[in-house]
Amino acid sequence: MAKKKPQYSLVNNLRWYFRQVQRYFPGLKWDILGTVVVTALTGVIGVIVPAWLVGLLASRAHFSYFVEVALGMAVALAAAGAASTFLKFYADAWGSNLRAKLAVALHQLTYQMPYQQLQTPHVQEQFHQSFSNALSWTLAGAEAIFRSTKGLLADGVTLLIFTATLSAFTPWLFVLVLVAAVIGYWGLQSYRQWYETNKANWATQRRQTSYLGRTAYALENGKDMRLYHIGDWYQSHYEALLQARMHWQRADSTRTAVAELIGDVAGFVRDGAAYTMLVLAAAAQTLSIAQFTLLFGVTNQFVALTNGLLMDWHQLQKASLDLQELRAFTDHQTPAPTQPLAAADASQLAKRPVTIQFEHVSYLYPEAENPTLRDVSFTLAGGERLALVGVNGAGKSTLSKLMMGLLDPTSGTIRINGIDAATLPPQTRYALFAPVFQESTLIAADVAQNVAMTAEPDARRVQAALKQADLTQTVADLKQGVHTQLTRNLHDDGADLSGGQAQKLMLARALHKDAPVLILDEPTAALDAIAESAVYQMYATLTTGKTSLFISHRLASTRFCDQIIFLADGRIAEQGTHEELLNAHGRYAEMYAIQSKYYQKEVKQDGSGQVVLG
Ligand SMILES: Nc1ncnc2c1ncn2[C@@H]1O[C@H](COP(=O)(O)OP(=O)(O)OP(=O)(O)O)[C@@H](O)[C@H]1O
Repeated sequence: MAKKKPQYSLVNNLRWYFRQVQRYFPGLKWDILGTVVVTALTGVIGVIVPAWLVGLLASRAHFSYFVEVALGMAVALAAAGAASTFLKFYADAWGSNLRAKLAVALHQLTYQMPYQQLQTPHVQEQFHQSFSNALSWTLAGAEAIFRSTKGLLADGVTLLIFTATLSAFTPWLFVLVLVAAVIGYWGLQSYRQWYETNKANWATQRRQTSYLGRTAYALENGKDMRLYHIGDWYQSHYEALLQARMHWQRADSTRTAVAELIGDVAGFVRDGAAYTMLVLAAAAQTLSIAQFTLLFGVTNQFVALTNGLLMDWHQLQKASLDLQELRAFTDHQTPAPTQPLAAADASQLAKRPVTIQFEHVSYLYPEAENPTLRDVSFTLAGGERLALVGVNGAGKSTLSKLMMGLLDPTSGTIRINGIDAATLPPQTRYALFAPVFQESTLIAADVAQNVAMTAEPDARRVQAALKQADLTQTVADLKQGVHTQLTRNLHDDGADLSGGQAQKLMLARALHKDAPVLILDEPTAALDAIAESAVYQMYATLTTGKTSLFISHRLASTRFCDQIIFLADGRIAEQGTHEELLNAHGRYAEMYAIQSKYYQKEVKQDGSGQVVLG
């Protein structure tokens, strides 16, 4: 496969990373500087002082002076060691915390970017790869870049000091070490090229394994594990993935080993030649014993530092590769702030009840082949209750998301009180709607906070919303009433709600928001028949003074609405009141007849006492 050119160069990634350091932990750069100084000092002391001591011994210096130098070296090395440990702990902790901060920033970005953009499959894949390659563990890009930069600078500065010594005394040794380093670098570079073309597989496997691992051990799947043998399904997928992962791991290890082996062979030749030459020079007395000791130490350090430098450089380049997706994801444009509304538009928008118009609206999901909605036009007049019905997948939820501004029409216009909704700032638009979605999203907070979605709820308003959603008694029965924590994710004694209770709580949340447009997307799907009937009866009261959209599969419930739209294949197939649609004898009437047949069957008992349908 052709080598893909990285989008962000190493220098660009380093500049970006150190901007993040400056933003979150500016102290980290002093830590890096300290590490560089301490590493260089340790290296220099460790090489120069032994040579000095050997020189003192050879010149028969005074014993007490010899001891002073030796003690001084021991103390200096111990102090440098302690400083190095101290700096390392701080730096590593900061490096990890910075990675965590970047992960939080990544998640915040997902809230800020348009919902529609987040629905795009390639953006979702980029998000997963950003997390997997750059943020998921200590050696992922966003932490590896810091560790390798620190190592590279520390080894680099020390190496410069030794280069001066080595090239002055024995240039041939210097050249030898450099040639070996170039060969080692070539080996590692060939590994990196392979890694770059294959790393996407790695991230995909990691995401899939993590999904299977998480769900296979999720306690809430216990029922399906037992009754549908879902455990076998997990097991077989998990094992297949582990096999694939082992295959990749083996390929990765083999490539790494070959790359390192090339460097090792070059190193072996280098060491053999260097030490032989040094010993021969000492034997021929071209070098004094102190010079021999110094050069021996410098060569050792030089070799170790060159190897370290090479490895750090390799890790740095790899970290830079691992940052590509994160950089690309964070560079997604968050929408430019929209202009504040003109005074005339603001007062128009403030009118109640709110009127909504769809004008020839079509919608094609990003990367989908066919439009989900086609040329949809209707008016939801202020204070009106509109029911949206149709078979599964007809586009009902999509239409409601377009209305709220979560999705933008591919073509056509949505007007709110006559104003083109595309010109409204997102927060202004979201404030107009209080939705109850199909799925409940309880947060790990107390009941009142779940209703008000704020840290300090107004008790009176919370109670009013709970009462309207018929939850007063259920909440009163909880151990600490409205202060009972929900879910056990953060609180060990958190309460669990049933599906229906959770759905009622979502209704209370929407009512508490008190927005001018109420959107109920199958709000009764999880409710029992009595609760469902209560919601229908309450519906008239709940929506008084508001405009509302009601999505339901129970056609009996749509009778309470002023207008019904029957969606089929993304188009408005039928539109009118309940009676008008029944009289039209179309698909709505057909669906209604099928549903009502089951409700209206007469229940009788036969002679044997068995219950039979009439
Ligand atoms: N994020 C998405 N990307 C691509 N297609 C999508 C996406 N979300 C929904 N769709 C498709 O759009 C179509 C309409 O989905 P939608 O959820 O609006 O239907 P619905 O009428 O609300 O269905 P239901 O009655 O089952 O809730 C479906 O074919 C669905 O697969």
